[in-house]
Formats: sequence, C-alpha cells, structure tokens
Amino acid sequence: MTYKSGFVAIVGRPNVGKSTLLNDLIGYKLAITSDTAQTTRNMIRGIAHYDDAQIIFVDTPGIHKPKHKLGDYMNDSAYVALEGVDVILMLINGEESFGKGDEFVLERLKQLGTPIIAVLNKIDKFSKSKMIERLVELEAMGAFSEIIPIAAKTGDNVTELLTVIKQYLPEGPALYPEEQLTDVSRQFVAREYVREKVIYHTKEEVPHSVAVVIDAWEETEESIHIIASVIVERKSQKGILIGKQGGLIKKVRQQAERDMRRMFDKPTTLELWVKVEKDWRNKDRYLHEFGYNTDDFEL
Ligand SMILES: Nc1nc2c(ncn2[C@@H]2O[C@H](COP(=O)(O)OP(=O)(O)OP(=O)(O)O)[C@@H](O)[C@H]2O)c(=O)[nH]1
Repeated sequence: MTYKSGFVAIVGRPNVGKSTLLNDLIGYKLAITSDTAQTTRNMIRGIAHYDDAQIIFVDTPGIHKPKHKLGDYMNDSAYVALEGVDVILMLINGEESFGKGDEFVLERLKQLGTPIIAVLNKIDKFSKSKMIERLVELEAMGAFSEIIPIAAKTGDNVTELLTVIKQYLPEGPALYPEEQLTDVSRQFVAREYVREKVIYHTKEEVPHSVAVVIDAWEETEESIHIIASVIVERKSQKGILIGKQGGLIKKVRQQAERDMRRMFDKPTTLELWVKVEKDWRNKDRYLHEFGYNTDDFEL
C-alpha cells in the first residue's frame, strides 16, 4: 500500500460550509460554525490520520469584500493558506448559482496552478434536477480538476470526496506525529467555542463585533478553570450580551463549558467578563492583542 501525505485548503465565499466540512473530515469539532457569514477569522489546520494517508486540511475565512482591518486580515489568512497546498477544495453553495463572489475567488485560485476540486455543498437542500443543472454549469467552466456534490452537514458523499482528494496527494511519509490533531492551541479552541455561542445567541450587529481573550488558564491533573474576556464594540452590545439578569451570558458560558469538557477531556469551568473596546476591528493594537495579527502567518 502506498502512503500519501499532503495539504488540502478549503476555500470559498462566506457561509458555504467550509468549517462544517473540516469538522466532518477530521471527525470532531475543531472549527466553529454558524449561519452567520464570516464566522471563521483565522486559518485553522486539522490533521487527519488514515491508514493510507495523512492529510492536513486547512480551513480558511470566507473570502469577501473587507469593510475594516479585521476583514483584511481574514482575506489575507485565506490567501496565505493556499501557498504550497497540494489540492484546493473550492466550496460552493449549491442552493445558488455560481455568483460574482464565487467568480472572484476562482479567478484568484486559477493563478496558483494548483488542482482545484469544486465541491458543490448543501445538496440536501435542493432537488436532484437542480443538482445536475449546477454540475453542468460548473463543468462548462472548465476550471476544475473534479466536481463533487456533497452535504457537509449530513456527511453525504464526504467519503467519496476523501477518496478523490487522496488521488491528488503525493506519496510521502506522515508530516505530523499521530497524536497531533491540529496546529492551533487549546486556548485558541476555547476562545472560538465562546465566540460561537455568542454568535448563536445574539443577532445582527453583535456577532461581528465580538472577540474573546483568555485572561487566565488554571489547569491541574483533574480540571481546568478559564477566565476570559468577551470584547464588544459598544456599550449597548454589552447590555445585549449580558442579558436580563445575566441570563444570556450564563447560557453562553454553560454551552461553551460543555463543548470544552468534551474537547479537553476533563471538567472545565469558565468565568466570563464582558468588556467594551470601541471600534477594535479597525485598530492594529487590539487586532494584535485579540489574536488577529499577521505574525500568526509564520506558524
Ligand atoms: N443544509 C445544510 N447546511 C449546511 C451544510 N453545510 C454547512 N451548512 C450550514 O451552513 C452554515 C455555514 O456553515 P459554516 O461551516 O460555518 O460555513 P463557512 O463557509 O465556514 O462560513 P464562514 O465562516 O462565513 O466562512 C451553517 O449554518 C451550517 O450548518 C450542508 O451540507 N447542508
């Protein structure tokens, strides 16, 4: 049996299902997901170990028109993630026809000369005839090495996608030790879990204005206690997030704790403080402090 190893980038417009697919492929919840566009802000590597291959999947922020410095950082992380990968998965939301946003992403990808697999996602949400229409549309573009329809949410056809991906990987040894599942820290994962719950429980403006910072991480053999700040941009958002008698932030805390216990495999408790930093998404100092800095790219 030949053993293969390589890097696979998952790219596309916001909200097409990239993080859902990453979690599916690696088999646990590393990347947070939501129905709010632009949830993923950093590139995240998930390492999948198979009998015949090791694949490093790189999830990326959705490529979009940036409106602030954080948006610039997100797009930059997506492009940096493409460097040196063996295959690119371009995720497309099959509910809609290939639009201007997709075209913009594809133009950039074509310049790299890396094989691109078009992954038509969310096939559980539309009819077979619509799916065929979309596949024909993609085929006619002549830009893709393969076109695979899937439903990342239900796992439909993801095994088939994996088989195709492996065909594009070079023969080679494992690049990471078997026990390593990602390159991001547990602190990063903890921050992201909190952010996911905030996004879930708040609407409209709040999700994009939130950052999470770990202030303290107290860990023993038996348990973990984390103190974290949830940063928002306006006083009004702080009120929304705390909720009536602290009800909303309590829900965020409890649900994040539940995910953390599962992920870190020990009892985990969380203490959350909501703070306001005006317009942080446009200020280099805060972007740096909250973990959205280009220094990460060297990782
Ligand atoms: N019905 C259905 N929903 C899906 C599927 N894949 C993803 N979703 C949903 O689509 C939404 C967006 O999914 P994400 O995985 O967060 O999308 P993303 O591309 O990482 O989004 P950004 O962070 O904005 O770049 C979530 O509500 C998912 O549950 C699918 O195959 N079928």
